[in-house]
Amino acid sequence: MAAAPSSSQVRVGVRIRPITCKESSEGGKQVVEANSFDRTVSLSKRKFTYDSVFDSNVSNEDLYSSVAPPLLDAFLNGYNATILAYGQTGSGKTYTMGSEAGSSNDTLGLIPRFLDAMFASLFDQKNKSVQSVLKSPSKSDSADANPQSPSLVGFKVSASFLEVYGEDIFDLLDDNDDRESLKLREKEDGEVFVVGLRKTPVVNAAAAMEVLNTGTMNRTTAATLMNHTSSRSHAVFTIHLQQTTRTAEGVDITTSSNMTFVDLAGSERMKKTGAEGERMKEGIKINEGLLALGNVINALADETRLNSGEKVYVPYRASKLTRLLQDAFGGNSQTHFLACVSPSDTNASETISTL
Ligand SMILES: Nc1ncnc2c1ncn2[C@@H]1O[C@H](COP(=O)(O)OP(=O)(O)OP(=O)(O)O)[C@@H](O)[C@H]1O
Repeated sequence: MAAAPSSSQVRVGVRIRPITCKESSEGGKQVVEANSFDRTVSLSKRKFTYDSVFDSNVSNEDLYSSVAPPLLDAFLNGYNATILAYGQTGSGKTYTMGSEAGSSNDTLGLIPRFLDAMFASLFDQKNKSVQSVLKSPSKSDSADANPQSPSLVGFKVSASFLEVYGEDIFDLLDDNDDRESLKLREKEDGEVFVVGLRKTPVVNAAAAMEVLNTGTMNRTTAATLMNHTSSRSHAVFTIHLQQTTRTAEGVDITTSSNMTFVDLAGSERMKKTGAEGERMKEGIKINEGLLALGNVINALADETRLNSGEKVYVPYRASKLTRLLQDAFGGNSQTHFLACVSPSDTNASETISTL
């Protein structure tokens, strides 16, 4: 039985998008009420409380400022961080995460904003350490210039992008039409990895976004070939960072951390979609994966709430998705789980189930 370290932090938030033209034209009325002060969301007679609540007026920029800084900090300090977007099709997951083609500056989502801030911080740190070496070329002088903080002497960034469809894992950076399902393996130290997954080196935010866009296109093409829509799979985009810092004593230390963005499969209930045959089997697999993920998030959130160092059993082994995310959630990691919902009464039953 694996018990998660007590220091992981999980926050759960909800974002309510504006009502769409389609919902209005179908006579949809706004029935979901958000209160960002007491962090509650109400629908009919039910009220739910979260760590963060974002109503339909909250811009992507404001959402980023609220959600991302602690995760970026943790990531740059060598810890893993994860943002997951969950919700029914059309609830705003892509809009929130940010791989929507042609986004304007205002509507840029979490991923491009995160990449910009991350590279800006890394280049800034690197410049500062170069400047301090130029000012005081001898090692002892350089240490004297900044005796406390280690300086960043180098970093490498790469990106990987995969999808989990049922119990299969596919590399979205593999252009072949007949992609093979990849295997999950565990190293001796317990680290879980995907055998053969490509990691593309990226030198700036634009290059990382190019990787995201290539993978998103491959995901759509593969979904069409397999006769389903891309929202039936979970997409996992990971930024891998390796940093070498030099201590005041001149010792180099290398740390690795991963920032993972997960766009989860649509949470549609099969009764509503009228799924049958293959679609029904596919829906059952998706629901099993989401249920397993829900149990893991609940266990980690309990642990965060208990905050007593008490070990809570986290059922990672219940699905491929949760096994895959085990390292992202473990250690001193930071996770923000963001549920996206429609405000309209025409989607009320899906929204209740998401909430
Ligand atoms: N907060 C928001 N503000 C303005 N428009 C939004 C917002 N959230 C979503 N939208 C719009 O709603 C539509 C559906 O959003 P989106 O494509 O992000 O949903 P999704 O959950 O990713 O759907 P799918 O699971 O099918 O990919 C899009 O046209 C998007 O631009």
